[in-house]
Amino acid sequence: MPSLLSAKLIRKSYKVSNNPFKQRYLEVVKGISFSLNAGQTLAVVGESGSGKSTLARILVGAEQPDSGELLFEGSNIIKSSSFSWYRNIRMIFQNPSASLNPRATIRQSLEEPLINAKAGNSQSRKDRIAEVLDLVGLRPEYADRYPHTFSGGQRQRIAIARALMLNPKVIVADEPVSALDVSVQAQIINLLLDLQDRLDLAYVFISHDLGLVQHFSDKVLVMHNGEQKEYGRVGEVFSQPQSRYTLELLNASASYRKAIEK
Ligand SMILES: Nc1ncnc2c1ncn2[C@@H]1O[C@H](COP(=O)(O)OP(=O)(O)OP(=O)(O)O)[C@@H](O)[C@H]1O
Repeated sequence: MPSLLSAKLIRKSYKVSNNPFKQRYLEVVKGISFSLNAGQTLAVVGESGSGKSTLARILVGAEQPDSGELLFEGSNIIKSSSFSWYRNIRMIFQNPSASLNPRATIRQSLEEPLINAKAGNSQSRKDRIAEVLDLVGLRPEYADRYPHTFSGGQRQRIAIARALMLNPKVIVADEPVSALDVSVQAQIINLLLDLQDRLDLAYVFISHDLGLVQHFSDKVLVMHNGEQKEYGRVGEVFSQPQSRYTLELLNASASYRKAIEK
């Protein structure tokens, strides 16, 4: 049986000079490959600028890779650019305040993916909004409020609800708790774990926090300057890193932890 989602040698460059006589490209994703099954979490780690967010945007179809394959349930979704991509692989971002339209009610924000997908009628959409708000631990009557009336943690719950509206199989989460108060981070992580359990969701989880990654993930992919430095089961990579870069990252994280614990 094919994996739920697999990436094969994904590459992406950006043009960094507009001079027609001297075009320059910067390759920011250099041949990334992984596979992910339902209910699993793949963490993508690496320092700032290593290409993690670019990879995330490619996974949800917001960017076209220059080459490589992205297989969802065995078929190459980059070629077919199919609707099942939009429906099945959804994204949540670091900053829920930026990802929710401040002028739209929660109902409007949650209904939008259903309308785009031409899913259901007005009553079934209303029911789905109430169901998903309940799933993320919010009251259905919140639907008629605006984002600014919620706390950061509640806004991230709403962003998660929006990602869940079409009942996706994969959620790509780009640093989903790093903009939140520390006290709220654990609540959102627990919500993500609970949703994974209940809905058999697969996550691609981008994070700087290696402690969290160790706790939260099955597999880990280490990126550095766009390259895939290491990929494997999280326990193996963390206990026996094969690349020097991973070892440095782990050491830096351990000394950082010690410093903040003092
Ligand atoms: N649209 C773009 N045009 C040109 N360069 C880009 C573009 N998007 C990203 N880059 C460059 O690609 C590189 C990788 O960026 P990316 O945001 O994917 O890294 P990252 O690992 O997610 O970093 P961070 O953790 O800081 O978000 C960076 O050098 C960035 O400046």
